[in-house]
Amino acid sequence: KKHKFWETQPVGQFKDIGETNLPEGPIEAPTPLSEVKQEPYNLPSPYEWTTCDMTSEETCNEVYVLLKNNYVEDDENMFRFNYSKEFLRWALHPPGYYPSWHIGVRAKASKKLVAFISGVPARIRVRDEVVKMAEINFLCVHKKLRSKRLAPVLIKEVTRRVHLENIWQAAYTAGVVLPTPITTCQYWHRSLNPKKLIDVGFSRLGARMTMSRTIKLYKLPDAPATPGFRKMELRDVPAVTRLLRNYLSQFVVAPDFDENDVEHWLLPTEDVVDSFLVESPETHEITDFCSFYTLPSSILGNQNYSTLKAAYSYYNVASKTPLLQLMNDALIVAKQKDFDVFNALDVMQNESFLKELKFGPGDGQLHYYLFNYLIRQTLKSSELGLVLL
Ligand SMILES: CCCCCCCCCCCCCC(=O)CSCCNC(=O)CCNC(=O)[C@H](O)C(C)(C)COP(=O)(O)OP(=O)(O)OC[C@H]1O[C@@H](n2cnc3c(N)ncnc32)[C@H](O)[C@@H]1OP(=O)(O)O
Ligand SMILES: CCOC(=O)c1cnc2ccc(OC)cc2c1SCCC#N
Repeated sequence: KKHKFWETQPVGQFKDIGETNLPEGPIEAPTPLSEVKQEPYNLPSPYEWTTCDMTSEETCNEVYVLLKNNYVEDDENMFRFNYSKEFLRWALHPPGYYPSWHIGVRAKASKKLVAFISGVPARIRVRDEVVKMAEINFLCVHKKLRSKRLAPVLIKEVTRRVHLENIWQAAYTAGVVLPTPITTCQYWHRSLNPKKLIDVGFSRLGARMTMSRTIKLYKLPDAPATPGFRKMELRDVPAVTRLLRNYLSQFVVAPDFDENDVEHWLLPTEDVVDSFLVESPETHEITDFCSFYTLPSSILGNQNYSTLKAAYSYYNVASKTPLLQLMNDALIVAKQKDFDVFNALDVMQNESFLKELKFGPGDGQLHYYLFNYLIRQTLKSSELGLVLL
């Protein structure tokens, strides 16, 4: 078997691709809580489970350092994600979160944190079914402990703890192909600081292009163009929730956000998430919304730079303003905030602005997965209305 672990799990299996008469929905029925394994899975003897209290500065820092040194790198090992501590606290503490789903592994002798996996609860709509799910993220095994089959143990343990809360489905993404993606997305990148991206070796000077000509090509105005474009505030939560729920209803898979979710995920949080809206100067109606999150990366092996400041497109709704203009305003404020690059996936309606706003396609793909929920046919990325951090 190619996937010795994943072929044992309730996920779509490669051998079933094309089987269109399989029923869509849960693969396995819930088990009675009394039948869920009460004790944690066994770890190799030098290691022990720990629950990471992210409200503790010390523990949050341990998770931050583990991820900073051992989390995802691009294929050319040019970058490694460097999620900040405030970002991790934001990502792991949505409404209704379970502390027990923030799972670490320590070496018994040194007490060093050597692995981590997390889950947060989310209501995800699949077509017209709203399903309570766990969003799984930040799976990380220290570089020195790779290829020891620790990941399957971490995955089984988070599954067990999610089951104990009577939740039977999950959503997750990965850069690697596993059984079986519900869709595969493409990353796109819009240079905001082309000189830095060329200096680090990510971008190259175009043929017959000078550096000054390249800087000019990516230049943006100093201020947003849309009248009424402003930062989102707490008082905007009800209107933004209405706008976003209506917009997301068109996608096959999307979060079922309520006002509490919108307040957590979309209210501006410095150095974590920025969100803006358009309030009509005449009617004061809120007609459009855009947002992006802050995810820096360590630049590996470069003398002159250590950190890439990257903005990632989050949720955007254009109901009156053209999406192209709204996203150009997002680029303008991201440049004002000194981001080096603005990244976006080709999900939702993003394809409609990517090329025109000078995004270039990345060479990385992002695969989306559901656990214990079968989707009859692979979705187009434009049918996906879910952005995972
Ligand atoms: C109802 C609730 C359900 C909740 C749970 C839902 C499911 C949640 C699933 C998790 C979602 C996470 C989402 C997320 O966090 C976002 S994706 C980011 C994952 N993290 C990284 O890439 C960080 C750097 N890499 C590492 O730390 C290690 O390489 C990891 C830990 C990735 C694998 O450690 P390792 O030392 O390199 O490998 P072994 O321990 O020897 O294990 C090998 C087995 O692990 C399978 N593998 C490899 N990468 C994977 C990945 N990214 N997802 C799932 N499975 C992955 C692999 O296919 C093989 O299984 P197979 O033999 O069957 O092929
Ligand atoms: C300049 C464009 O590339 C990135 O922003 C970037 C930054 N850090 C990463 C760390 C790990 C990594 O592993 C896949 C990729 C990157 C990428 S490209 C894919 C993310 C996007 N957009």
